[in-house]
Amino acid sequence: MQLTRPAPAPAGPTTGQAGPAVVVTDLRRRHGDVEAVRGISFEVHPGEVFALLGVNGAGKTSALEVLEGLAPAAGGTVRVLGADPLADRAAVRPHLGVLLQSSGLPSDLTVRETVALWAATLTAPRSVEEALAQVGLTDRAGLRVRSLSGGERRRLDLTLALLGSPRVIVLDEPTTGLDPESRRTVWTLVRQRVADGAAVVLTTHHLEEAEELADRIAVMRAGRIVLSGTAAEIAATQPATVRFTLPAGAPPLPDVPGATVVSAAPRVELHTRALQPVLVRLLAWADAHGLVLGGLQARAASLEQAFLAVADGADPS
Ligand SMILES: Nc1ncnc2c1ncn2[C@@H]1O[C@H](COP(=O)(O)OP(=O)(O)OP(=O)(O)O)[C@@H](O)[C@H]1O
Repeated sequence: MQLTRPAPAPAGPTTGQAGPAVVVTDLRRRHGDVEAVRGISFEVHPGEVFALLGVNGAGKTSALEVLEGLAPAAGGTVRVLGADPLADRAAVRPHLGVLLQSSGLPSDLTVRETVALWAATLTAPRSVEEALAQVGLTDRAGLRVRSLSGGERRRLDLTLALLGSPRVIVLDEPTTGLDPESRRTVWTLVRQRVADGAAVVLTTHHLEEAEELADRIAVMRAGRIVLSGTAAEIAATQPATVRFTLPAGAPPLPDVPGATVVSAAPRVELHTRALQPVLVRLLAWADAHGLVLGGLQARAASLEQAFLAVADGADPS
């Protein structure tokens, strides 16, 4: 059998859609003495959304800034479309849409002027009017940026990030401060870009946003990724919960293999990683004794439970 070496990575952004659009390998980032990112790795493919979750200070923005070409890595490598976003910034920039956590837009320009000015810097911008309509800012187009509400400003930021139809989109807390309707507008816009083949990396503190948008999720804690997978895979790291109330005079609960009793009769709570066999055993026992398990609930763990179990606390190492 003949072994072949993989082809060397191209120096500039690759044009094809094969392979990952973003490759982060053992990335480290420092702010002086603070080691904000301590060796994280992940890949994002075209047509995929990857969400970085973590409590305040976990290192999400510090990692994204390296992807955005705004800061050097202290170790490891980041490749966006096969190129280094800092060293090859001029080549990567036209294909990269960035939404920073807080933007610094000139407040004296109108919304339309701002979008038009930004469009003038792009190789193939979308139409200004169409872009404003998509985020519901058409009737605000003549207002100065400083007059916009926080949510309107965020939607303007997103318009600018998506204006050049970028192949890689980095969104740092895209919907913070948005009302539920505006949040859904943002989700729709992101999904459209993903359907067109864009790769998206985002951070969010809204777990339902990660569940709605992300194909894969990584939870960061103290600069490291401590959990990753689909929302369902991450949720499945925690046990399911079974709750019910036993009627007065019921016999003692039987031993249920695979279940831990967290709260005893009469208001019983069990935790289990084998929900179906535990339910079968419980219901058979209740049936045999002619018992009704009052208010019976069986619930798989949520992404939020898994997040809360791992996200907080000090450096896990
Ligand atoms: N310019 C800086 N100088 C010194 N320390 C910094 C700087 N920027 C960030 N840090 C520190 O690096 C760590 C990671 O911060 P970072 O902003 O990346 O976290 P985050 O996960 O994005 O948090 P948040 O959810 O609050 O945005 C924190 O301890 C923070 O205080």
